[in-house]
Amino acid sequence: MASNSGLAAADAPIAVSVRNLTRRFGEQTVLDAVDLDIHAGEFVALLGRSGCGKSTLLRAVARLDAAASGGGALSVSGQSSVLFQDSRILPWMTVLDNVRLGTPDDMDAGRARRALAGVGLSGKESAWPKVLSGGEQQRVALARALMRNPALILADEPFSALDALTRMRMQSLLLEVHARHRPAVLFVTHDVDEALVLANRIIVLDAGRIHYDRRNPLKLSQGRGSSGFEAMRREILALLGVRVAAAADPITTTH
Ligand SMILES: Nc1ncnc2c1ncn2[C@@H]1O[C@H](COP(=O)(O)OP(=O)(O)OP(=O)(O)O)[C@@H](O)[C@H]1O
Repeated sequence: MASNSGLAAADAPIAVSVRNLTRRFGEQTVLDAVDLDIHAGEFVALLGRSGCGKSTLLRAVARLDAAASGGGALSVSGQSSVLFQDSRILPWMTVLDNVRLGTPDDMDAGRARRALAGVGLSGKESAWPKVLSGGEQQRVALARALMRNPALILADEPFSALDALTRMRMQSLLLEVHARHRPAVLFVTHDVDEALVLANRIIVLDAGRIHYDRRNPLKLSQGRGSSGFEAMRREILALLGVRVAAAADPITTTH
């Protein structure tokens, strides 16, 4: 898997600043005065139990949810691009036109070709989305996201519908893209291993608040299966209500 070049320096400029963000749906408070800064180049994984508000936070940062403010403040410096679980590419446009979508002029065909080459899809420019595999469709979505030169990539479980092998390839590709372009990333996932492999920093959301916020030095020095990796994995799984007693023991949940 590609390595990622270092942790974002604490003094790197702030790409996203969230202050006192609150979101209620009726009586339910999903986000409760959340504060979060993400620095340029930082790769943040956002974990939490189902329904804890991960997507709500991501949608608020993407400004897809105008009602999410609650008197708080949100600033994002530069462009942001969003990746969803489904690629959201348009079936009636070729791969190249999907990547160019929303970009202004013909010059962008060259850039779109280069973006496609950058995600390993050279030769697929004229293909229709329906002939692409799920992983290839997500590559198109990633190429399209990169066309905006985003300072921030917001990703909501973008690989969760893919088979295990394709998923590992896409994780590797995303790390390469991150090392090349250095956007800030906020990446929602249910998968603790995925978070540990990808992210410089891991956040766990619980009861509307950030419950855990730690740097992840592991991916720089130790891989999957190392003792450091396993220890941090268990610590986060316990926060999510999953207790792993010993390597060979079955997983039990506490709720
Ligand atoms: N538009 C909406 N209207 C009413 N309730 C909503 C709306 N969007 C989200 N919610 C509620 O807010 C809570 C948080 O939802 P959200 O999708 O952010 O959770 P999540 O942590 O991303 O969950 P999952 O991991 O299952 O995808 C849930 O209880 C959900 O039902």
